[in-house]
Amino acid sequence: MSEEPLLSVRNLEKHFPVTEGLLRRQVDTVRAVDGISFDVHRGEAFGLVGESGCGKSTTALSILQLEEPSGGEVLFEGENVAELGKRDLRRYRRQVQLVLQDPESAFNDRMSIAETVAEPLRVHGMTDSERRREVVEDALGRVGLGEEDPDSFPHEFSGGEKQRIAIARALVLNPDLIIADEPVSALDGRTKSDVLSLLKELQTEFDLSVLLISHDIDVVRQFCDRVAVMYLGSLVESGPTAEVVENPHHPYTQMLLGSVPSLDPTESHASTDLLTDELPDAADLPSGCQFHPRCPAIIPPAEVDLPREAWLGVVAFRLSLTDGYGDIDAFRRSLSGTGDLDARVRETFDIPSPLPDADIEAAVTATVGALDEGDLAGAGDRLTAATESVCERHTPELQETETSHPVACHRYDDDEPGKPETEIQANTFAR
Ligand SMILES: Nc1ncnc2c1ncn2[C@@H]1O[C@H](COP(=O)(O)OP(=O)(O)OP(=O)(O)O)[C@@H](O)[C@H]1O
Repeated sequence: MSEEPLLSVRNLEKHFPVTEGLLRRQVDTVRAVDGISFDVHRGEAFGLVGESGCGKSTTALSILQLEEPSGGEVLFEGENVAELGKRDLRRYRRQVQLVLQDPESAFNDRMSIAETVAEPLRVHGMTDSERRREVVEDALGRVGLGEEDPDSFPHEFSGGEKQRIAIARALVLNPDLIIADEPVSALDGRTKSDVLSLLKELQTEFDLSVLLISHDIDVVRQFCDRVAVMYLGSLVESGPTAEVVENPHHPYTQMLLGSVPSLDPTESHASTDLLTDELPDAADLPSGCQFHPRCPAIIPPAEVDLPREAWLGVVAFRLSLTDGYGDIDAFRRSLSGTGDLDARVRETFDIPSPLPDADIEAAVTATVGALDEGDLAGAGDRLTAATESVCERHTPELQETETSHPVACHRYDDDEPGKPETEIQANTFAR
């Protein structure tokens, strides 16, 4: 691996305005990419993984300058791509090719596959049609379609074959970097692994770098040397893929791994014991660690003395008050069980009665009292005062620890005052 990265993404930001009304007044901002940094080296396969909506595609488009970044820099071979003149930008767009999940978006039904694959050559100035044909036939052969008639049309091909055609099209310009955005997520089982193996072969043969974007950590695990895990516009963990996958630190990474179905059908699927499955609104991101409203490892204040399950029950109760319901009736309707309000709250959120920590017990009782009086906001505030976590107050930085790859989680923050005395199990999810 060479010293200078081929691609260097530095504090990249892309924010979209949310507008309203005829005058398109800006009412909010979606921080789709919110200050991420990573390098891709020559010949390396680098993975960007995260749930749908976390900003992966916007990152790809911003790298290619197809979206104008709101902040930060993209350096390619050491050059800031935002400062490239027209001609250098064309060269850059030859060197970096995009392969998308849906290859058909790049195809025109009226163009044969030879024309489809040749198009970038034509656009980039190869005027000799015979030469173009040679390059196209060579590229189709390399992606395993050498036997096919180059004059047939894309609709005559299967999904996997179309993705091969898209890869051939990306290859003809002899790129240094391929950005593959969900290249196999529309494909099933066998075809998926065939296309991944093909990409791997081509990567090795041409010493290509690949930035592979996927929601599926298993795809990244198979393909990438290094990985960065993205959540709501930020990176939460990064490192060599084997290390991150074997020893995931961030509860979000653990969740992604937990959601990979086991290859052994006799093993039960891992549970992902999240506080909630809901992804927050991208225009209204949580404070502190953005994963905290879902995180089963959320850190209690040092003075809270509760067993883990009871602590999580209290947190889930509070978050449901502050984030979940517009009015008290909606909150009441959401509760399960029978009996008075206190009993229903405790049953719904699995909060023992009484809690072993007298202060938290008093806070829960007072909160239920406020709810009984119809004061939803006051109830939320009361419980927040007693249970607010460091994870809500401070945004953790992505930083290397003495013993591990970089992770943005307060549980790995040595001088964090809110860090509990007892070590919380690093791997929260069963795998
Ligand atoms: N042009 C746009 N205007 C406003 N918001 C946008 C725009 N493009 C993306 N977003 C928002 O930015 C966030 C990140 O979207 P993005 O498509 O980058 O995520 P992703 O991780 O690639 O997900 P997916 O795989 O579903 O595309 C989402 O909340 C999305 O709604």
